[in-house]
Amino acid sequence: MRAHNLGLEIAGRQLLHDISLALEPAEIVTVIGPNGAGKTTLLRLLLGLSKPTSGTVERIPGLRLGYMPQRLQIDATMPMTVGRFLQLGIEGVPVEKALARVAAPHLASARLADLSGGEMQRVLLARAAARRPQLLVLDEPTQGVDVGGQSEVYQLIAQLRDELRCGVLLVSHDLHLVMAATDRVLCLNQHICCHGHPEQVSKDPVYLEMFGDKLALYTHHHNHHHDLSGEVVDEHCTHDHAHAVTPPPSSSNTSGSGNHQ
Ligand SMILES: Nc1ncnc2c1ncn2[C@@H]1O[C@H](COP(=O)(O)OP(=O)(O)OP(=O)(O)O)[C@@H](O)[C@H]1O
Repeated sequence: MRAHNLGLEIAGRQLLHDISLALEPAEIVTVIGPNGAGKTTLLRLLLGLSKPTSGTVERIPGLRLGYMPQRLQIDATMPMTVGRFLQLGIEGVPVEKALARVAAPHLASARLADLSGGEMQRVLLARAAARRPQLLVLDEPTQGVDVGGQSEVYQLIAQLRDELRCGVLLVSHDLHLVMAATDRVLCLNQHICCHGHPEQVSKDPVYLEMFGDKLALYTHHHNHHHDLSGEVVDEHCTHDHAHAVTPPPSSSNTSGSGNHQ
């Protein structure tokens, strides 16, 4: 999947602009960014659930997608079981196999409304993986999972990628947690601020500024900054957004200071 100069403006507000990226097969790419940065909005554009006001998304025709939304509202009175939920709208899903994949075989007959946060995330992941997608899109897959369980979820995602040989695009708030299980990181704040291998991004001044690593002393070479709502406020923002096309994982996609978008 590729995106070329995607932009989205709603009611006069530019939610996203100049997003160009390429997702390679069997690659895990993490989108990271503060609240309101446009992460979910970007996933929705890439999935074709909403239309950009500028730019284009290129998808392989017939691409099988698995999507795990950020949250699912469950009515506590709803009597549906996990097994039934996994089969909703997907013909012939082998429930046991789908749950074994996420190390939760015991949940088949549990009531959906009774699941803990961590169990629910596993079930949503099982459902997203059930169609054997070529691209798995996960919006904050560890939401509601305690810190101890979060790295387990990321390990599971890496195992799913290995089993299904699918690409994975996921949204996360915490780079340190996803570090071991991601090939590439895109740091988003309405546009792609920096990108690269997780170790590189974690040292990037833009990333450090965005995530408030107050202990890190650095010289800020960035040529723009964001206001409280995330808007770029420096009119002299001269960087070339066309370079936001992220190269394939094999090439050196360093995003050190001065190279961010
Ligand atoms: N349909 C819409 N109409 C108007 N504004 C919208 C719409 N969808 C999203 N927004 C706004 O766009 C901004 C980005 O929202 P989005 O949900 O993509 O952020 P996010 O990075 O996923 O945030 P979070 O980390 O809090 O989940 C928010 O300020 C949101 O209010």
